[in-house]
Amino acid sequence: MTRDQAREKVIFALDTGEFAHVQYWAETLSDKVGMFKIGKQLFTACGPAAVRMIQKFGGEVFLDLKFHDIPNTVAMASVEAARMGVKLFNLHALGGYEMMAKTVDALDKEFKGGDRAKVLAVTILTSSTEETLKDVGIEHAVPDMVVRLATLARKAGIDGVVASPREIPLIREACGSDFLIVTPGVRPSFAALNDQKRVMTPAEAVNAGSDYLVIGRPIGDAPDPAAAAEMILDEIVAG
Ligand SMILES: O=c1ccn([C@@H]2O[C@H](COP(=O)(O)O)[C@@H](O)[C@H]2O)c(=O)[nH]1
Repeated sequence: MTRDQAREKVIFALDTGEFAHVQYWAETLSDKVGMFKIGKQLFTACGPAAVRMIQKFGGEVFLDLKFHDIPNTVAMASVEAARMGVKLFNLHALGGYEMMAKTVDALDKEFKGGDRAKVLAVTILTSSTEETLKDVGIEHAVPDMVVRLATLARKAGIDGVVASPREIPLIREACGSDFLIVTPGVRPSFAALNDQKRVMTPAEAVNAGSDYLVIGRPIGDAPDPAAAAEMILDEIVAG
């Protein structure tokens, strides 16, 4: 894999509450990552202005708000997300089939089959384990739940999933090669696990078939973030 191909796969999780940081990260990492992820912290603090700031620097955005509500609310919020011109956004597969299918239907009506944001379904969070699931009354193994939710999302017309890289082979087998798999829970050899539980290294995730790797703190908390991003690209290219 070339360095450019590796760069295209890396999504930086821009987890900050400060609008001033957005421009800093866009300038520092634009030539080192392929996309910027705006999640709950930054969107709650700064709203669509954060999306526009990344776009002003020519960056693509993954809007990670993980919608989970009644079908109509999620479908309407999804249309608003897609209108911002983001490349990816997501909802929770645990919201169910009707919520996902209604969202796809609303997007198709709004964009009339034209180019639009890809919608992803979050399966089981990469910070979760079997114990986390048991605590909320789910008695299934994590990989079984991930495949079950990915299959449901595919049936509803969703474009792909968010999952741990560990589950890629099972998702590919169930959902095929044209289904996007976006993987947080990626930890390069030099980084701490933090609250992530189901992890792989960047090279392992790419070799397993991840379309995009989401990486936040290993870059953002590093003493030299640009150098950390370069080390991650080295690891992928060598991998
Ligand atoms: O299952 C999931 C879904 C989303 N995330 C998000 O990805 C990043 C990961 O950041 P790190 O600092 O690399 O751990 C973060 O914004 C999460 O909200 C996830 O980790 N797992």
